[in-house]
Amino acid sequence: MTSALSNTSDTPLEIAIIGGGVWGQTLAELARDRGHNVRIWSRRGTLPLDRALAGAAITVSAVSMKGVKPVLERAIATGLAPETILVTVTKGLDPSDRITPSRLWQAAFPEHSVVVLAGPNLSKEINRGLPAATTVASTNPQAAQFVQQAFSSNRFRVYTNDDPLGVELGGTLKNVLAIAAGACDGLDLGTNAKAGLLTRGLAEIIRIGIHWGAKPETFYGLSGLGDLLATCNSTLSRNYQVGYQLAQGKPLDKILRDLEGTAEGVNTTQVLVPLANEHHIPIPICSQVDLLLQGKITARQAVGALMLRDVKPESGF
Ligand SMILES: NC(=O)C1=CN([C@@H]2O[C@H](COP(=O)(O)OP(=O)(O)OC[C@H]3O[C@@H](n4cnc5c(N)ncnc54)[C@H](OP(=O)(O)O)[C@@H]3O)[C@@H](O)[C@H]2O)C=CC1
Ligand SMILES: O=C(CO)COP(=O)(O)O
Repeated sequence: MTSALSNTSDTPLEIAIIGGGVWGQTLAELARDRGHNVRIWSRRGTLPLDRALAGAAITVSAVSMKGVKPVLERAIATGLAPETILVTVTKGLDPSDRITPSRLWQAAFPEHSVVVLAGPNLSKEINRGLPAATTVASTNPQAAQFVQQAFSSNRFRVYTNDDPLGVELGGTLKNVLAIAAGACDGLDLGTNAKAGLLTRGLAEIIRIGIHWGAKPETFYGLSGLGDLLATCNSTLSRNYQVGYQLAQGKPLDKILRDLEGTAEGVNTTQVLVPLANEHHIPIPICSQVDLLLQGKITARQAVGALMLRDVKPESGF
């Protein structure tokens, strides 16, 4: 394994961040706070990719889902530092391969360790210096521990986990429910409705996760329940904002035009729902979000459809 793994937590590291969006910038600030040397590559910037990637102990991909394949192709052409650990923080599903970003990175760089970083991490709160916790997950425990050491600080508490798929799916799928939660609040349906929605929504996430081979218990951790609570209860969440505005009758294209940054839940829903249908995995809440995003129903009609489904036992996924 890499010699970089022997670094102690106090040794400054070279860290490359691909993507200069709000999350990439925030992670850069957290890393600089820990004394590391950080280089951010953005397609809009002047730093060439080869200079950003050269000699990096950690390379973080912080682009939105639509940027993953383009930057991955550039990274293949440029070549990664042989010892770098790849960290992916994108919360999305690839529309054509219908897999998570870590799988795309691992397929492109089979010799490198890939770590998924996800948790309840609204960047605007972290930028204000407020404390947050997150999870780093990998099939290589040493790589996860190395990233944990590199990013842990008094404002960012980092846990390790050995279920990267579960961690990545938790962070990705909660965005669909954040749209539903925003719609719930946009209709002013109250606390009981929101609690019911999120609890049954978590059951849908776990159902999908189990089908894909993730560990069910991962979804009760920071990247699952934790991120669900943060995103579905915060007006800072872009996905929540999409749902809230849809419930108020604003058209999706106008919402997305006016939105500051990316709402990954829109693409994730479009990829997830047909996939779940093909595999006969029932995800009624996500399916209603899909119809809402397509403009086929109103938020109020979605509520009616969910409330009047056939009654069933609560237990089991
Ligand atoms: N913001 C947050 O609080 C958190 C976000 N995330 C996840 O991190 C990811 C990034 O989020 P965030 O930074 O907020 O999003 P932003 O919309 O702020 O930034 C998106 C980033 O992706 C880049 N990008 C998009 N398309 C391409 C492309 N074709 N080629 C190269 N780069 C591209 C953008 O580059 P450019 O600047 O040049 O347009 C930009 O750097 C998302 O998957 C999000 O779900 C995870 C945790 C927290
Ligand atoms: O994933 C996030 C917080 O953990 C950010 O949520 P949004 O993308 O909905 O803003």
